Amino acid sequence: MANLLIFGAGGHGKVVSEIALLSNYWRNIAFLDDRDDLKEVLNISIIGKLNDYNYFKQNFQYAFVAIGNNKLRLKWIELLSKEGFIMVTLIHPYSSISKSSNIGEGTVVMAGSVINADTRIGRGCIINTSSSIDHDCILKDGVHISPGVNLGGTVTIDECSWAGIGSSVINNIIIGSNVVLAAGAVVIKNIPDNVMAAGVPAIIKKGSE
Ligand SMILES: CC(=O)SCCNC(=O)CCNC(=O)[C@H](O)C(C)(C)COP(=O)(O)OP(=O)(O)OC[C@H]1O[C@@H](n2cnc3c(N)ncnc32)[C@H](O)[C@@H]1OP(=O)(O)O
Repeated sequence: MANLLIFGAGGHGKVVSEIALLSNYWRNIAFLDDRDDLKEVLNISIIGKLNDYNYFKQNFQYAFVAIGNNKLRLKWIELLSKEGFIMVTLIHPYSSISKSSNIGEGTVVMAGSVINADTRIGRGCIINTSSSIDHDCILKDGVHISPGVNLGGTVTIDECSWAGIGSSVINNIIIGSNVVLAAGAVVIKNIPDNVMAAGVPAIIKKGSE
């Protein structure tokens, strides 16, 4: 048994901690968070600020970054890996994950999610509640798939993009990096980097092609 340090005790951190607890693997779980007004969340202690990680290295070999902002999450994962923490992958037991798929370190897969054959998911991704990622998809590092998102087969999503709640992407689509898909968007054409797309069918609302 080992100890797990979770970086970030907000709403996302809460859900992450409950997934970690379900595995019965961890002897001790604690949070680091920058809020001053909180001492514990769901009976799990907040033992310091994010930048205090050095004090806890000896007791906590394993870490998970539960920060919602995609770029910030990846930055912390990179830093903590360099500092010698082992970044864990957390999988909810009520998710369905193909044996032929691959999931990167520092990624969480939440309850009710389905990941199908030959899909590749990078580091530090969030596969949120009840989302489905079909066969042969590629999700690069730092992607967030919000609750209720459905991706068809062979969809590629580049680094740090965020698919908003309930959005859908038809098969064989390529979505660039740092893209925001608004809640409920239905994507039927490729989307370039650095834009926000919304609507049914989705059109670019911010940024340009
Ligand atoms: C467990 C969890 O909670 S995980 C988190 C789940 N949360 C989400 O998924 C939230 C998703 N967020 C959204 O959809 C938001 O509307 C955002 C992020 C897209 C808003 O982005 P912003 O850049 O702030 O866009 P802004 O609000 O300025 O709107 C820009 C335009 O897009 C439109 N727009 C924004 N969101 C949507 C939407 N979901 N559907 C259709 N149009 C939309 C606006 O009406 C506006 O249109 P207009 O220019 O024609 O007036």
